[in-house]
Amino acid sequence: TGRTRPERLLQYLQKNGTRGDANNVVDTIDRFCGTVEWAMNVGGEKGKIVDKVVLETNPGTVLELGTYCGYSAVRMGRLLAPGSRLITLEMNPAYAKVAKEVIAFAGLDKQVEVLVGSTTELIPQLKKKLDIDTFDMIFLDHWKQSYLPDTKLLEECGLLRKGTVLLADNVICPGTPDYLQYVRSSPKYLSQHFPSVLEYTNAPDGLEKSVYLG
Ligand SMILES: O=C(NCc1cccc(CNc2ccc3[nH]ncc3c2)c1)c1cc(-c2ccc(F)cc2)cc(O)c1O
Ligand SMILES: [Mg+2]
Repeated sequence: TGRTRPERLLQYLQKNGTRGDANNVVDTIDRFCGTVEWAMNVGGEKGKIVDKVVLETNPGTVLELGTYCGYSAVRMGRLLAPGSRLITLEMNPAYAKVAKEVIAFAGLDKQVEVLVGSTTELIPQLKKKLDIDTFDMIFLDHWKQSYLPDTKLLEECGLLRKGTVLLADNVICPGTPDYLQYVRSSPKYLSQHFPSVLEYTNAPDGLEKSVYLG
């Protein structure tokens, strides 16, 4: 009876998943998307690269742009040290509602906070709203044409520090050409490409990791 794909994904999780087990939540969502219906989660292949970057960075504060159903928030949140925080921005209220339930199901509602609104509206408010000065890591996964303007907004709002890691999904498919050109040519970033595949398919995609040099 789930009218939307996110609702069907949540129902599948509630029926087939193990409450409080974040690893099981990741695997259960991947099984839904691999066997029932495709959804735009970062997925298992690119997800392994996200895991590696999170474990190497060991971030105390993470900002995610684009929550969708909360898959990547759970994937990253499950690897954070106690006391670390992940803030995720979602402008679609229906997505945010499902994501909050997925995150709570995984038992991560203390570490992960979903804010409903657009990046342009919320990013300038983050310092005031949260007692966070800068972020250790940013995960970009929202509208692809917003990656570049929002990266510049994050710079302007002083939310990046020397060493902040930006990790961007879908830089090949659907593609973020202007963002790639910027982070690869700007002296303010050190970029590295991780080739992979589009979630639940064998189409080429990739992640771009860019360290802010200040
Ligand atoms: O487009 C994508 N994701 C972004 C997105 C898309 C729709 C709605 C939202 C609503 N959320 C939202 C929006 C704007 C916002 N501003 N501030 C917060 C905020 C939040 C977000 C995407 C597409 C594909 C894909 C599709 C089809 C295909 F064939 C190949 C690949 C694969 C992905 O992994 C993707 O990530
Ligand atoms: Mg994506």
